[in-house]
Amino acid sequence: EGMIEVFKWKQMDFHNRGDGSNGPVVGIGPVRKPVPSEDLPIVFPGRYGRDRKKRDVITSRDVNPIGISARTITSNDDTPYIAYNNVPMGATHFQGRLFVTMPRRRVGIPSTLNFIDMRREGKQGSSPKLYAYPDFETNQFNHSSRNLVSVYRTTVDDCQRLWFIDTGMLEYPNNRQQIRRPSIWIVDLKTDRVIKRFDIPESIAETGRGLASLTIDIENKRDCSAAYAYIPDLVYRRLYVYSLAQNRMWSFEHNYFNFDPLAGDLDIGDQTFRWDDGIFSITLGPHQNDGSRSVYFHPMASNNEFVVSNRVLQLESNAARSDHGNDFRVLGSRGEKKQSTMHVYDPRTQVVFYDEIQTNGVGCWNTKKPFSAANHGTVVANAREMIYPSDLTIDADGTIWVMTNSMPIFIYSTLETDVYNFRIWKQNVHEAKRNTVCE
Ligand SMILES: O=C1C=C2C[C@@H](C(=O)O)NC2=CC1=O
Repeated sequence: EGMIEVFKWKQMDFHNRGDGSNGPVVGIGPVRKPVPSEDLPIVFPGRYGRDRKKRDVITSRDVNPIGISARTITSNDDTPYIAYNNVPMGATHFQGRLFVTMPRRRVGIPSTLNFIDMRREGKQGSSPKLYAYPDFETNQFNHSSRNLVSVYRTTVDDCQRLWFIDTGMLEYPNNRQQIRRPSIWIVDLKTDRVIKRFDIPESIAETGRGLASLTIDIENKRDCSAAYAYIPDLVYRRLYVYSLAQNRMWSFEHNYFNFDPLAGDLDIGDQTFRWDDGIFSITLGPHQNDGSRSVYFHPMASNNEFVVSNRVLQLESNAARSDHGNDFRVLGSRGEKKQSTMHVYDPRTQVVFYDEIQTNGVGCWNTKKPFSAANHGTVVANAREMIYPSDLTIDADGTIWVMTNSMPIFIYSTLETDVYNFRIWKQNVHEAKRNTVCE
């Protein structure tokens, strides 16, 4: 039971800060230059920027929260590395590389997609520096319209591909700039080559701000082209489906994607605030006899869990329905103060593991038992060291990885730079459920 602390940082640092301050980049040999596929559209910055007339979605977080010190928003945009501004968000492990994302919510972030080389810098309890992925240049949004702008979370599919969404947005406080179309990227982890990039049409998502995660559904590993990506949009409260085979995307709307107004009051890291984040995380159950899978989902500002069949999502014509009948179902409430960012179903234990942001820990539900508050267990709760679990992923070996990043303190107060603000935890799925109701 419990989780094992793997890394901890007071502030994040990079092998290449982009300012030459840390000398020549001691790389692990040149990561192969990604060859973008030919159908990459050229996107001209500014075309989707301020000149668009659409009313922006105004939420509680648009007003600069009281007390935010101006020091974190420097005027000179071209400072490549400002340690304080680097707040990590996502953690995904694959064969000795731990991918860590750094969404660009402030200036001074050298690279938004990174990894830790576990073989060379995996010493437990250390604070390893990050390598840019797939390389430093691809992370320089101001060098080319083909480069990465801002990535929140990543996921690895059954075909050893890394998927993620570039929001295309510089999310600076009170100065959000959509400088590129948001786009879905696929990188082949055997070659580190970008094998696909799909620009999300404006007809689907006006901006990329709410595209903080995605989940990949593959019918069977023998046909890696038959993949669907399910993408929750926490701002516009929609569920997008991208079919790789058809290279098309469609959008579902449903009341269950909305946040619960009675569950928006949060108290995390001594900060009390109100969020209105809608549908946030999607995870897939096992293939059932008819080949279909349950798609579990929840809004972040909510205690409830919902489910829909992947067959419903995979049929584009369903997206246009004004009424979805009983296709989307409510499973119930996990209990009070059980708001969750990311969750993942583990096929080995048939347990769903949740990041829980008010209990500062990880919860669980054994899907073989009825969905009820009583059947939701606690793997760990640690208000001192696990403030704001922002990501939870499970790798091919059945190891759970959790990132905790103190995000509410960064947003509503000021991080202390002499304490450990960011940590990555791990635990084997069987160990994690031991001595809990999820056993
Ligand atoms: O974990 C996340 C939390 C939030 C809050 C909201 C914001 O902009 O403050 N957007 C988020 C995205 C996340 O990934």
